[in-house]
Amino acid sequence: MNTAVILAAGKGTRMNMGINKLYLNIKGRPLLARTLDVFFACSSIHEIVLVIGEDEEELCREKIICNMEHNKPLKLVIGGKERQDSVYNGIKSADKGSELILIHDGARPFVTQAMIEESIKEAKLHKAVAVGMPVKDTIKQVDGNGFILNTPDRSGLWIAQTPQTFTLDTIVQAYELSYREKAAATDDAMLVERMGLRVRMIKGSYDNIKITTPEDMALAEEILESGRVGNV
Ligand SMILES: Nc1ccn([C@@H]2O[C@H](COP(=O)(O)OP(=O)(O)OP(=O)(O)O)[C@@H](O)[C@H]2O)c(=O)n1
Ligand SMILES: C[C@](O)(CO)[C@H](O)COP(=O)(O)O
Repeated sequence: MNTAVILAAGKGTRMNMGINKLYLNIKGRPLLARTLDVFFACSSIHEIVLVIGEDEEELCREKIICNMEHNKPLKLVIGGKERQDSVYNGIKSADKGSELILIHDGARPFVTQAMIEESIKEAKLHKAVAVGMPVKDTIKQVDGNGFILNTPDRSGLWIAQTPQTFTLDTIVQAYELSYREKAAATDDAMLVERMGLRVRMIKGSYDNIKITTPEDMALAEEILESGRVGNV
């Protein structure tokens, strides 16, 4: 069985709306509901662990869960201070019989079933898979004084997205090690890479954006209106 850990316990600070951005509507439907729609529709996902904010259970049940058909087990878990803590809380709650754990930002509503299925297929082969896209811009590393330190060769650079998918034992080991060694990470693949394991990268989509700042809400509406994604 495969478990999806969906992250929804952030504060949405950069959205600057004073609320958790996942409960904002995009064309009349909450961002988080749109993300969950895709995982509920995917027959290769057998369990969903939804990681929510400490004081947001009532909001989540009223605004999201009560308005959704859920055709598979759904567990609500309280997140932590950092994204990493929320992921770990979610992983610990996953069914111990899970073969794969798919970790996905609730703030990425334009994930597709195809990305999920491809991630599962590749994770069965490689134990660790991240979704992403080749960068389109030149990337600069800049020092603390605002001067360019270096320009990495663009040909090998990708932006990491989610889902990021791992065998249960791989991601549990990675997280337990990260806490023992107090290793910080902005994504989950980093923690597996630091164990010296190879992580497969597969293509997601340039539409698989993380809704982070106000500009992203307008972009999300455009993506929905385009019909490219967003209809599960
Ligand atoms: N402690 C945290 C922090 C983040 N997230 C989730 O991880 C995803 C990616 O995080 P991000 O886009 O940074 O969301 P926020 O942390 O809410 O945004 P900000 O950094 O602007 O506060 C989001 O779905 C967010 O809800 C989480 O579950 N727990
Ligand atoms: C996991 C991630 O979405 C990959 O790009 C990103 O690192 C999350 O960063 P955030 O600051 O927690 O949004």
